[in-house]
Amino acid sequence: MEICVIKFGGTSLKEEAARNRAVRLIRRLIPEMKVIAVVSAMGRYPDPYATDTLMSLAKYLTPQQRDRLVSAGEMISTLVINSLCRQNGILSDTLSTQELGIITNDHYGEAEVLTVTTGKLLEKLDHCDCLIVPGYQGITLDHEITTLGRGGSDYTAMLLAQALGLEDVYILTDVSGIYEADPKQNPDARHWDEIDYDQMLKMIDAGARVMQRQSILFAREHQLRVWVGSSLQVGKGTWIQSCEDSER
Ligand SMILES: Nc1ncnc2c1ncn2[C@@H]1O[C@H](COP(=O)(O)OP(=O)(O)O)[C@@H](O)[C@H]1O
Ligand SMILES: N[C@@H](CC(=O)OP(=O)(O)O)C(=O)O
Repeated sequence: MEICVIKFGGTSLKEEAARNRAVRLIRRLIPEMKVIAVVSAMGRYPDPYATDTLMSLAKYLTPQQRDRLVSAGEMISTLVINSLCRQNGILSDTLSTQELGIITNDHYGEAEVLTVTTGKLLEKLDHCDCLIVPGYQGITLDHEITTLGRGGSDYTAMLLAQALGLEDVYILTDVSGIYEADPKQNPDARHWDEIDYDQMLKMIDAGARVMQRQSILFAREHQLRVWVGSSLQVGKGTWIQSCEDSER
């Protein structure tokens, strides 16, 4: 059966209504495919389990301890969404950070990925329809939790999609894709139906924090097509892909 990787950003999981919408979306996909849902920490500061909230709770930690603390936001999200899926009759399961298969070096806060293995993921996916996994994190060869840089759940989604041999990955956020400027600040900003990886990188360098830079570099290297759209309002989105794909 077809597998798809969908990432839900923190903004898409902030309120209960948003989390319910995410679960309804998963339920609609399930007859057609197995879903791997990569989740970010719920909401933004000062929401209780958001990444910046967790960071603000304890400032005198070693980098290793800080990664252990902030990675918990994604783990809480994973379990909350799993519970909501089960409540809605979806056969779902979760992966822990250790089961995720993302092995990194020990550059805490901005770890570099060494390898991705999908053995445990595929084993669990075999027994469920939707696997909920924590974004933004991996483990070192010594089993210490690391994080992949801010916005790193985008990267998690791409790493898993690539390791599974998929061509596309879906990033769900709170806006309907990529615009020439932040649509929340500029309501008249032009929407892109598609955009080249290099154009996206230029926008990120100019301050557009909609996608993590490292994830776009990875997508470009592996020619992964990235769809960005809203989980709050189904409809238009943006394909981030190579120029050749755009011309097809
Ligand atoms: N050029 C742009 N196009 C679309 N969104 C943008 C752009 N620049 C900034 N943004 C902002 O990026 C936000 C989504 O990114 P982010 O806050 O990281 O969401 P998520 O929690 O889903 O990862 C949008 O709410 C939007 O305000
Ligand atoms: N929660 C992490 C990772 C992430 O990707 O978050 P989001 O998908 O909400 O941007 C962060 O805030 O950096």
